[in-house]
Amino acid sequence: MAPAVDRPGYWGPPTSTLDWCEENYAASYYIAEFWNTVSNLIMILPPIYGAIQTVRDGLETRYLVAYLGIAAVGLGSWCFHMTLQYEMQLLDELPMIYSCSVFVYCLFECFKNKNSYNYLLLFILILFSVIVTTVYLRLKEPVFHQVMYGVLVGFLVLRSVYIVTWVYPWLRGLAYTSLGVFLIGFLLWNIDNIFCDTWRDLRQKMPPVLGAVTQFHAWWHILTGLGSYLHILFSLYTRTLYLKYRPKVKVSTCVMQPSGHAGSSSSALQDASKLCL
Ligand SMILES: CCCCCCCC/C=C\CCCCCCCC(=O)N[C@@H](CO)[C@H](O)/C=C/CCCCCCCCCCCCC
Ligand SMILES: [Zn+2]
Repeated sequence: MAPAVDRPGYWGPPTSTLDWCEENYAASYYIAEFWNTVSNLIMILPPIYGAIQTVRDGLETRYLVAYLGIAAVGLGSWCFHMTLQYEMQLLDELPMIYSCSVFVYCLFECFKNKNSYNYLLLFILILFSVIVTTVYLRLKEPVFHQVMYGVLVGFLVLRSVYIVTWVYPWLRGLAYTSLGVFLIGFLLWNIDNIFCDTWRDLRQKMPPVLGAVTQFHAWWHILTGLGSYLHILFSLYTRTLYLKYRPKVKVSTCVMQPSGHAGSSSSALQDASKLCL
């Protein structure tokens, strides 16, 4: 880090446990990290649109919660990067855990009947969120939060790979685009953290607009926002396909006709999904 480029600003010195590579209060006296703040719009506006569409199309409430979850992360992240205050950092990081838990619920419950609830999975995910929140509030260790979030993403990746390998291979493009965009974002997040000194030196020699392109934490926001949005589309698509085309097995008792009577086999053919006991 090169603290010389950080300026004092409206919200006072940072109280957060993390201070990203972007130079503080360089673009505005009121916004600590300008690019890291405005890049959150991608996590706020498209999910709000998605939420409106979900209500309009009468889709399940869990998807509405998923969209609103990303929008909540985006709003929290906006407040955090604007102020660099600890309480705002929690508004950014804790909803990441909660919304990702909602994603996990949606993707693991996509092959269940409409209006069914898996209370055990709900309990496990709520318990996980409560434990992560409690431990994180005590530890204040960002790596703990990152690992816990990574565990949830890992479950999403495994489940997505299962779905596109064994159930709906034609959704591979959407699932892998979502994963790829997310992973490129994660790569840039690491590049921003590891080579921060280099980027800061470079930016001082670059015209401001070009320098903005090297704000890789902002790119992480954009790519993870897009990846999450595509992931909800994938989850929603999987669910819709299942509800529309799931095999309907009708169990009924059939009166077996003695052989020679025409009609018994043709009626069975007319209703191929009927299962005779
Ligand atoms: C197939 C699935 C791919 C898409 C999964 C998308 C899951 C998205 C869930 C919730 C939305 C959260 C959006 C993230 C917003 C980030 C805001 C942010 O930058 N917050 C920071 C503070 O500004 C915070 O401190 C950052 C934490 C970053 C943690 C990065 C950990 C990433 C772990 C990725 C592990 C990949 C595992 C791959 C396994 C094969
Ligand atoms: Zn951020």
